[in-house]
Amino acid sequence: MNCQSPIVVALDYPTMAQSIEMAKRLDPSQCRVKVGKELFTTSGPAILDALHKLDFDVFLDLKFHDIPNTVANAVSVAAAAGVWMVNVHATGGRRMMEASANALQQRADNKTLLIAVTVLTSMDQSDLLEVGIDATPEQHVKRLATLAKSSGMDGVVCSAQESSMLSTELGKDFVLVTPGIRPAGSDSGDQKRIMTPAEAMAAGSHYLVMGRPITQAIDPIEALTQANKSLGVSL
Ligand SMILES: O=C(O)c1cc(=O)[nH]c(=O)n1[C@@H]1O[C@H](COP(=O)(O)O)[C@@H](O)[C@H]1O
Repeated sequence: MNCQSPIVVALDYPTMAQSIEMAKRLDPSQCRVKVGKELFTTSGPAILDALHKLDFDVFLDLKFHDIPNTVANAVSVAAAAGVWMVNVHATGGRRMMEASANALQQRADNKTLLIAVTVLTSMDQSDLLEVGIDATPEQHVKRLATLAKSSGMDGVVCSAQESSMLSTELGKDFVLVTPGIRPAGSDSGDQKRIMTPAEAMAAGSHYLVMGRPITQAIDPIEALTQANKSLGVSL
């Protein structure tokens, strides 16, 4: 599908039926969709087939984090399922990321983007300190993103607050996927490092992950339309 928008709608629902009901209301030229831990745990891989049949590009967000062999095999199975994007945790380290990148390179005509999660957008400096990291989110994101790039990743998940810095440091082709997107005035929920859709694009983000501001809106389609309009996406 030739999608016009950088928005990826997080289908964070407890049942496959609810997610498909929402997907049928969305237009695959106006957004991509993300399948995360909640939806995948309830639906299994059938959800990927169902969303592909509706013509969506699918980001499989299971944030793999394990030994290199296990993650490389999991990433390979995800690519075989035809997903557009899959992610691993950068903190799994260089050997884990290299093994994953190699696994995808060995697939003929691989099209799946391999992305590493840096510092979760729900974390701030005090959260990092509690897990033993004495650095600002920006410093730690830079360190992990640099490692991810040199380990063969296509890009990273970070907050849009780090997009400008990463785009300068690692180049404009290194894909920046940014959750924690909140239109002005919307509830931040558990997200700490947030930006509006327009700010995130101006900062250099390539893709904007949006869940609750769309899925929990009184009118989800109108919420997506407004976000797309704020980005100048032709509707
Ligand atoms: O990898 C992700 O997609 C992700 C990484 C991250 O650092 N922060 C983050 O929020 N996400 C995901 O992005 C989505 C954000 O949802 P909302 O906060 O509802 O917009 C959720 O599905 C999260 O699992």
